[in-house]
Amino acid sequence: MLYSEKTPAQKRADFRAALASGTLQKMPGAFNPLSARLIQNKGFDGVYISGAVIAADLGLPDIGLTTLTEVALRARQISRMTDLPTLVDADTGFGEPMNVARTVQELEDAGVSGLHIEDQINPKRCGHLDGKAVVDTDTAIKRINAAVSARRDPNLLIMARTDIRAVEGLAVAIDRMKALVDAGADAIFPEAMADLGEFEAVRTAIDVPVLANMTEFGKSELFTTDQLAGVGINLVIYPVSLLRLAMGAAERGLETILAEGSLQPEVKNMQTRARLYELLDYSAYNTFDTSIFNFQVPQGKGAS
Ligand SMILES: C[C@](O)(C(=O)O)[C@H](CC(=O)O)C(=O)O
Ligand SMILES: [Mg+2]
Repeated sequence: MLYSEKTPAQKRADFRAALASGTLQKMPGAFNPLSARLIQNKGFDGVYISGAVIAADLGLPDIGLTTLTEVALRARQISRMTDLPTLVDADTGFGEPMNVARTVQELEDAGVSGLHIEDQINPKRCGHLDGKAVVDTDTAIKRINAAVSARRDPNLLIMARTDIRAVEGLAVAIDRMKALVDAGADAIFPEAMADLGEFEAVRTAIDVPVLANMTEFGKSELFTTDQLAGVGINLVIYPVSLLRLAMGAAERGLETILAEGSLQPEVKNMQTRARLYELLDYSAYNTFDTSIFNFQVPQGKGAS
């Protein structure tokens, strides 16, 4: 109840061990702290905190408008509600290398287990859209150097993301990934890979853990966890998926009110009050005050 039972340091050590285990780590994106609890409850390995989701949640497109303060707040709110490791999207690090250093310390203080810094120019855009541009290798390296030397907990995972594949092709992308690993990156996020063979080529060329981004409506096909594990990928994220699912359901619900005059036909698709309370660990709050949890699962109509 209340917050995670594990300290950020424990979760970072867990994350390191999990990435070294050789088992594919499945990390869906939480669109809020409650959905992080659902991800944990369902038995996933970790929680991803997506920049695209934080922006969308604020009603903004993912074009570098969100601030470090907003991202750090959301990262803290989500990380403290789960015992699972969290990986947060730090975009380009919010500026020059010195800004990257401050970003790392803010996110470390927010309790995340890892973060990724990408090599797009500022302002960045979604990695699966056309027309993006990347910085030169020297600037990309400076960002990673700054990130690595800024962390105080050596277990905080610094992941380098490169968006260069969509701009200059796979061979150049692999060269850049090697340079980023040499600069101290603990893991690599190769953005917008065209097919499974490209993931495999990256896996073969790179010595650190590799992430696969299974975002829908993007440039990569949605490979199964078996396919990704089969080519040695260490970590898969479903960054915006839960938000898309929830918003799809919300849209259908709103349309049902307009069409039917009631949400009754949709109640069967809703998370029940009992299930919500279970996720909130509502009954455990009685440890403080035995009068707090007086909820009984309603019989019959069920929706009260
Ligand atoms: C992973 C990502 O950086 C994110 O912010 O979640 C996005 C996801 C998306 O826009 O689909 C990205 O791939 O750039
Ligand atoms: Mg992003």
